[in-house]
Amino acid sequence: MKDDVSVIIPAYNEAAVITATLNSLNSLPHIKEIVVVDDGSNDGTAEKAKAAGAQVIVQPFNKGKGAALTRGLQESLGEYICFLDADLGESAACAAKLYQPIKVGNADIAIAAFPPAKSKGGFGVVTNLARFGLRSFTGKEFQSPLSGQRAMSRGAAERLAPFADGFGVEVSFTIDAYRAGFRVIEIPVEMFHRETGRDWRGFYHRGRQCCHVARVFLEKARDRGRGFD
Ligand SMILES: O=c1ccn([C@@H]2O[C@H](COP(=O)(O)OP(=O)(O)O[C@H]3O[C@H](CO)[C@@H](O)[C@H](O)[C@H]3O)[C@@H](O)[C@H]2O)c(=O)[nH]1
Ligand SMILES: O=C(O)[C@H](O)COP(=O)(O)O
Repeated sequence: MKDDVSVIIPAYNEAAVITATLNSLNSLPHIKEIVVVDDGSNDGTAEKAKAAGAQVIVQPFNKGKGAALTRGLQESLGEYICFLDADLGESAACAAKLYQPIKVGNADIAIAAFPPAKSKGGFGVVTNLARFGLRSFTGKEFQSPLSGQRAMSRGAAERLAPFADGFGVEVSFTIDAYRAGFRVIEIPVEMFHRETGRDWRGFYHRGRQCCHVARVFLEKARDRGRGFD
């Protein structure tokens, strides 16, 4: 099989972990390029990503995750696309389990289902909101409704782009994928990411996520009401 997978990694102030994430991708087969989209970081993320051998694109200012993924897709060349977060560290090495089934045609979109979190981060509010909304729009129960680790063909990605703003990107993408008739599967993988804690930073982060996810559901419900579904 050809080296035709573009890995796209949005990264905002991820200097502490980006090197480990990129190093763990080096041994994987079929990767054509790794595109890190530095979303206006001020901690040297871009320099670390370059030093680890990635192609780095720098957003002029912090535009949010959805915009970073749209930019990464525009700048990438591979026939297959794999979105990964910057904070996976060594567990990024599981990414092949996501793109292999797409390359052999077993599904159109593969989403990583994570094991239960190791530490208690949030209270599950955003995850449950996302799960509930996706169930009502797609009829399907998602184990990891917010998971940004996703593989697909370039054709599928381009059909679903440009992506929703900020942290609304995953739920919007999943609903649009169902509406477009793509075969979406969740694949259990041993991936782990940084858990946000129960400090003010964690509550601020989850508050923003909650607003972004809720906004997507309201917009999609409005579309449905207007018969665009
Ligand atoms: O303004 C931003 C904020 C974050 N990121 C990147 O987006 C990814 C996910 O952000 P993170 O802060 O790790 O969010 P989490 O809450 O830990 O992530 C969960 O929830 C997000 C959606 O709310 C999903 O995008 C993630 O895949 C999922 O793991 C990381 O690579 C970030 O560097 C950006 O590119 N721009
Ligand atoms: O880490 C996450 O997946 C998000 O911050 C969601 O947090 P919550 O579902 O615990 O509110």
